[in-house]
Amino acid sequence: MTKQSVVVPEVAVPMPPNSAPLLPYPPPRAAPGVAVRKKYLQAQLDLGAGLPLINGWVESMRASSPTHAKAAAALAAAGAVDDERAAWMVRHPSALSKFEQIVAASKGKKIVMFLDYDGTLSPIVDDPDSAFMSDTMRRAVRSVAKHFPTAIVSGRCRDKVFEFVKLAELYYAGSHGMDIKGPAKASRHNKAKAKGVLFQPASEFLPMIEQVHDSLIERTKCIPGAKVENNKFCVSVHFRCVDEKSWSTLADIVKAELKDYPKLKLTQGRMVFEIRPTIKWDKGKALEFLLESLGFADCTNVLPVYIGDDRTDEDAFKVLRKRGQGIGILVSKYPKDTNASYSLQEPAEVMEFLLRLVEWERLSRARPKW
Ligand SMILES: O=P(O)(O)OC[C@H]1O[C@H](O[C@H]2O[C@H](CO)[C@@H](O)[C@H](O)[C@H]2O)[C@H](O)[C@@H](O)[C@@H]1O
Repeated sequence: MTKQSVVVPEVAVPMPPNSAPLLPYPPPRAAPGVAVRKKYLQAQLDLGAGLPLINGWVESMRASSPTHAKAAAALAAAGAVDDERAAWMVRHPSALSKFEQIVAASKGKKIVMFLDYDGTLSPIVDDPDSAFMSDTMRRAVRSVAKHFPTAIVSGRCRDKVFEFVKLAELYYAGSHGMDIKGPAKASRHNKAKAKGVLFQPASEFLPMIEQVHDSLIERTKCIPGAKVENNKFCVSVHFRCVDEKSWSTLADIVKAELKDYPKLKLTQGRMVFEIRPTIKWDKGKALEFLLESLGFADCTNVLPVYIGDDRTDEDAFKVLRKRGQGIGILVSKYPKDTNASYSLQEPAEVMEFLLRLVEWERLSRARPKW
């Protein structure tokens, strides 16, 4: 495979050793700084920072005592965050400002679009059951799917994400890619082979996941605000609405539950613990599987574009880097180590990017080919 189709911004992006967020550690402490520290902690957890932070940072926040000097340090750290962000934007420029560069890379290639759901197509909200997508976003995704094969790749249960998106012409990969299904409705991209696709590499884990889900519902009842979500091949335990004093207790409950299940592993997303089978399957593998199903297995004339906001999306960004092919776009307002090349700040920018892509494709079709 040629490496020519890899798309990176003009400035080389170093491969990060891991996906730890970049906000300063430890967070600033103290009086006026308490709000700042709280914001950092929230941002870190929202970015899906690792489990040790839950135990370490919560304790350090509690231990902080207000002093004048510490408040000054907090404000200085806030300035450092701005510098950090500017430097990060150079390495991961906005996909909107580099739009021409991105579409130039697609010359002679078929764009295949991969979209994460929460935090990418819908804004993050407190109640996971109310993470609705706007009608305007739905129209944008529908238009994109008219021009390019399009897949939704989500940590959610496939049926649930379909209920939100409601577009039958798309591919859906639910449960972090462990539940893949082709479009229910024909479109000009659906080859018969791809349309019939259904792949569930973790089916043997279904009973185990059910058990863990039921047990965690019981065990977390004592923690107000905790929410356990059954995502079919994985379980999410949300702590967004849990008082921070109880975060460690909740983490301990989840870890204790997993002691009985060595074939399950624990990862962390945006204010959520994710329990998943230990199989080597993730959003990156799902992306490769879908490209293959679409007939682009070893092709150089394809340009996968993946847009996502969460740590689990990093698996897909990594695959694009490894293939030397495609465009990874991270949705984030904060600097964060990522394998994506470009960034967008929030779902509203994702929509703008999708609409621009549709318009560009429409115009390039209309353009005479001499
Ligand atoms: O892969 P995704 O589509 O991004 O799904 C990842 C998780 O998204 C949902 O949780 C997140 O969004 C919620 C609604 O905005 C928010 O309340 C929560 O704090 C976020 O973590 C979903 O509920 C999870 O099951 C998914 O695993």
